Amino acid sequence: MKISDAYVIVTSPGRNFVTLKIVTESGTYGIGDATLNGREMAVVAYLEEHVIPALIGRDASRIEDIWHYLYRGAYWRRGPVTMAAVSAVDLALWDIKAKAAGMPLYQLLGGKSREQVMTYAHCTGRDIEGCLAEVEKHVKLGYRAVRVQAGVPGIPTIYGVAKREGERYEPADAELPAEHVWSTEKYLNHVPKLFAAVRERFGDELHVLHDVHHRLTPIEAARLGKAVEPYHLFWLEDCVPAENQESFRLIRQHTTTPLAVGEVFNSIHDYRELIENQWIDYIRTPLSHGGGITHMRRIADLAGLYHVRTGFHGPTDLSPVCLGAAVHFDTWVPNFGIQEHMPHTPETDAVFPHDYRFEDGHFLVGEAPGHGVDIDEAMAKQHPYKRASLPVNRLEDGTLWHW
Ligand SMILES: O=C(O)C(=O)C[C@H](O)[C@H](O)CO
Ligand SMILES: [Mg+2]
Repeated sequence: MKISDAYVIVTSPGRNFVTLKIVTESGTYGIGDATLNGREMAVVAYLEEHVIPALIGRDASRIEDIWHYLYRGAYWRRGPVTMAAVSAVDLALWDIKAKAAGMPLYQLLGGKSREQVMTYAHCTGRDIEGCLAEVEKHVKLGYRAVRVQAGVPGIPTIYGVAKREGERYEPADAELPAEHVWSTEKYLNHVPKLFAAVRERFGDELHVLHDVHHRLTPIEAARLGKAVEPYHLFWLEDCVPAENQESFRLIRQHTTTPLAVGEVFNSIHDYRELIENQWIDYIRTPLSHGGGITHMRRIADLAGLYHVRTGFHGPTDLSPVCLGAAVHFDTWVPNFGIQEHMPHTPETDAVFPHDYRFEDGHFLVGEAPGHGVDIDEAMAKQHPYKRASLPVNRLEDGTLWHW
């Protein structure tokens, strides 16, 4: 199982994706997702200059040793660029191991804990009515859970809401960062009305989620959590920037609204206090940023001890490779909560043939050996990389804020 070749494929079928392919002497290969939205080429350089040369000749079956070689061995631990690269290697190696065993990945992890994986859809509107129309559409498609985001009067652009009604929302929408404006007071005064309208129109059973996208201070997040308790959200996501894990102590003291966090985390150490103090309810880190299967299952196991469940990030800026591996992980992991589902474009799906299926609001895992996702390299070449950046936020007085 010696690694004989490894290379990076950058493609942009509607948006940028970075894929690592690792080939063994026997010809069995595996692929991993190394996409880091808006910072793609930094991961490409990391892989090409520092990781790939050190992989050639290693035994692909020694996943654990290679993980620690790349993590501890780099001396410079953690960080999104390093961990995206480590994750891509890890996902490709698990793909190879499962293919060599002739098993779908979920079998290698320990087998099925469930038959299907509940997902949540993005429902966004320029105003509350527009958002309700999207919820209606997604409920008809079979979704049991929806993330609702609506425009706020007086704020011209807002996270999660497409520029024009009916258009797909892609945050990295300009070559250099677009500048958005943010007003906490306008948002806090408006957003509870959205949940009230959703509950009034759709009743109590639908799971309702919301992403604050890191914009509040702890006391503001506590105010929001309390205000929305009557609408019993499934979760409130990223209500504060989470570098300071202690922030969640304050929020938790004030509200019973469940809290999700971690789409920008990449290590168990980002979570340790949050989980051990039971300040959060869901972990969000995707496999392609959190060190792959090897590290994410350690985080999920720690979380399980404290009744914390998984709710993996699943926007379009993670490739179908990450999503496919996530469907296997979600099918196995005992403390599964929910999986985010933001459908890829048909062009993306064509570049990445896959065997996971979506039916009636759920993902169904495939039975092909490995994680079940491949890349059509010839088609990938037809979509060259285009620089794209995430926006920045400024308060109304011009102060740079969290986006
Ligand atoms: O899907 C979500 O919850 C997000 O917050 C999506 C992020 O804005 C996106 O992945 C940034 O690249
Ligand atoms: Mg989010």
